[in-house]
Amino acid sequence: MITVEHVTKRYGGQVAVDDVSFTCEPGTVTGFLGPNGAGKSTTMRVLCGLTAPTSGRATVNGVPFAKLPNPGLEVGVLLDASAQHPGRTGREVLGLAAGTLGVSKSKVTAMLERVGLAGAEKKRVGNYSLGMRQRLGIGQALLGDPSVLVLDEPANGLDPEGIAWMRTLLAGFAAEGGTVLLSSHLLHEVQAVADHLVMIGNGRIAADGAKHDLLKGSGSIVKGEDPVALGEGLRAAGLVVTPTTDHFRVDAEPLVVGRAAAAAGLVLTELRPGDAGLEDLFFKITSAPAVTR
Ligand SMILES: Nc1ncnc2c1ncn2[C@@H]1O[C@H](COP(=O)(O)OP(=O)(O)OP(=O)(O)O)[C@@H](O)[C@H]1O
Repeated sequence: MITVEHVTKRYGGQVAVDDVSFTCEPGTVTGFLGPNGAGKSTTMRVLCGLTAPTSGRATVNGVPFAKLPNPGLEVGVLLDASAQHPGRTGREVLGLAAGTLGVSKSKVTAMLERVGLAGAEKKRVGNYSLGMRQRLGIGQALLGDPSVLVLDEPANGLDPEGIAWMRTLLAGFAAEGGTVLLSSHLLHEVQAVADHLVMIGNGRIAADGAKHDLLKGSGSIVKGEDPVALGEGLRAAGLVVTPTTDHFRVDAEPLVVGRAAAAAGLVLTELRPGDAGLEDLFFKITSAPAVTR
C-alpha cells in the first residue's frame, strides 16, 4: 500500500509538486502518467525518502520510507537505471544488493534468470544497453521480495519483447497481492498494464481513478473481417462511426457495438473500449503551460 498525502515540493520559487494526494492499493498496478517535468520523479523521490517534501507526507505500508527498518525488504525501487556502477558485472551488482539486504546470495542466480540477464551476468554494466540496465534494476528491486514496487519510467530503453516481459512480470506481481506504482510519459505504455491511473500535469493531479472508470464514455475501437460491411452495418444500427487508419471509433460501449455487429451477422476481429477521453485529457495536461508560483 502506498499513500501520498498533500505532498508539495518547492525549489526556490518553483513548485515541482503541488498538493499531490493518491493511494495505490495492494493487488493493483498504478500508472503514474504525465509529460516531462510534470512532477512524477519528484513525487517518487519524496515517497522513497530521497527528497524532503516542503509539506505533506508519503508512506509505504503506513510507514514513511526513512523509518522502514530494512526498506528493500518492503519496497523495491528503480528510479534511475543508469545510476548503476559501470565497472561492476550484473552478478556483482545483485550480489552486493543481496548483501546489503541481508538475503541469501543464492537468490542472485535465480534473479538473473528471472530478469533475462543470465547470459550477460559476467558483462560489466557499463557495456549493458539501457534496456539491460532496466532489467538489472528491476532484478535489484525484486531481490528483497518486497510487497511494493516503485519504478520510474521502467520501460525506457526496453524493446517490444522487453516491454511485454515487464508487463507480464508486473501483472503477476500485482496478482499475488503486490502494490505497483510505475511512471511513464507515454499513455499507451501504461494503459496496457495499469488497473489504476494517476495523471499529473504541472505538479498537480489532473485525474485519478480506476482505468475502467476513466475510460467509460470513451466509446469503442472496433475492427472487422469486412471493414466496409462493418461500417455500413453499425451505421444502419444507428451508431456514430468514425473510420481511422485501420479501425473504427464508435460512440457507444463495446457491449452495444458487439450486439449490433452480431445482429447484422458481422465478424469482428477486435473490440475494445476507446481511449479518446484519456488521450484528450493527457493532451491537455501535456500542452498546458508551466506554472511558477
Ligand atoms: N533538484 C531540483 N532543483 C530544481 N528544480 C527541480 C529539481 N528537481 C526537479 N525540479 C523541477 O521540478 C519539476 C518537476 O520535475 P520532475 O523531474 O519531478 O518531473 P517528471 O514528471 O519526473 O519529468 P521527467 O519525466 O522529465 O523526469 C520540473 O520543472 C523540474 O525542472
